[in-house]
Amino acid sequence: MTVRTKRLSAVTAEPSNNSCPHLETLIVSSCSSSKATVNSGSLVSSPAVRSQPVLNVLQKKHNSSVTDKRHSVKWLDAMKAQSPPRFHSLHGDTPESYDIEAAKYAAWMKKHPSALSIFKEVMVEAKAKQVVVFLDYDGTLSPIVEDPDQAYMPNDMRVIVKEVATYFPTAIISGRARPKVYEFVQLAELYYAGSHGMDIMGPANGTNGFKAKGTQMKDKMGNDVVLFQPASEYLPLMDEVCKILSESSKGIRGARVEHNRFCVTMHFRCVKEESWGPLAEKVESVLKDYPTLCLTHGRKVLEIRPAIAWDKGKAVDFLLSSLGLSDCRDVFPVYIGDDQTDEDAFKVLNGLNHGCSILVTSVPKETKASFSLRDPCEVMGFLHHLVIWKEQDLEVHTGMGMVHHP
Ligand SMILES: O=P(O)(O)OC[C@H]1O[C@H](O[C@H]2O[C@H](CO)[C@@H](O)[C@H](O)[C@H]2O)[C@H](O)[C@@H](O)[C@@H]1O
Repeated sequence: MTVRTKRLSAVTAEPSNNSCPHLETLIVSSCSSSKATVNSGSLVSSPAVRSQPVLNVLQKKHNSSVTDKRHSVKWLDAMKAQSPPRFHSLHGDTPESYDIEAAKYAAWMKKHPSALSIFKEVMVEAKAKQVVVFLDYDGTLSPIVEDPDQAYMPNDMRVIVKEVATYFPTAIISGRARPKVYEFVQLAELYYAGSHGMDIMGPANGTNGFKAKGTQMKDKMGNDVVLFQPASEYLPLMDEVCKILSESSKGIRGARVEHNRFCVTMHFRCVKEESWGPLAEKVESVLKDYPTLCLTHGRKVLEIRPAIAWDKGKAVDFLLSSLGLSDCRDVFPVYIGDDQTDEDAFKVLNGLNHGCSILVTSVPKETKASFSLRDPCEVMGFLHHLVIWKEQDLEVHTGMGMVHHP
């Protein structure tokens, strides 16, 4: 089994699935600033990005209701596409329908084999390379639940992630606000990229010997850390949008707004499907007054975020570079995620010579990931295998060293 090696441009901005249809010009001009930031590869805010007049640009109004309607329909489609029916309910609950869905999943698995069942083949490429582990949070380390505040990570997952971090530089890359992810994970030895990579913090001196470049500071607990926030100027704007969105969605039962610091998330998991369209329209109508922001989508969420060319893929690139690990011949990044926003990271991994991109899903999905895992339970299994693999590797090397080089 060979790990996918397809070359893609990791740094130059390719249009993402999560595009902002009415903001192309702004995105293109933001791209060059972000590109410079990525190349600098250090955990300090880029003056190029900071100097963008993001808050003062023309607040563009849209007069065309036809365009607005088309956008809302587009987002309604996205909402439906991101919410595949449960496995058993696709064609009813009969044994035949179950067989049909099982066959579809089996066919999909041929293209995206289980990273757990072919672990050894996957890791052949990692031999003698520095493995770096990137983990999404919701749906990857914690099961999806209705209440976002209750998305706890099981303790045995925490134990295994901690072990992983003792052997490999490890980062959590989440759409959540960074402090919130930290509250759930509670491991100081990891790097955390919150708000889809727009808020990166990590230990100044990694436990496994890696040091992220950048300006050091102290976190709330007094630890030495490094920080990178490419969209820091957007904070007041995000606060404003969060308030407006909370107000405008009050009439839609089940809708819930979460302030994720550099993004604002509109949850519709508890909204009846007939209200998804009106909700998408409300989000769109708030967004149209903020031309420096854009809309993306995830698992039963719509998200408003700064329209800068920065995403989870850029965060991966940035962290690798900042840790001095961007020479892809010696590095084997592993990225595990379950959501649409993780596709940007899969794309970056596919652009490297070696790497392992894994989508967590129990239903067939269009993805750029090479491999799959069914659920957080399997993620835990995979991480466990990774630890054992490293321990065996260390053991073999010590043993062989003694035999062949006395
Ligand atoms: O990048 P992630 O760490 O996967 O964060 C993406 C979003 O995750 C959370 O929402 C998702 O999980 C919730 C709890 O299980 C679930 O209720 C929701 O439907 C999922 O989309 C988080 O609450 C969002 O803010 C993140 O953007």
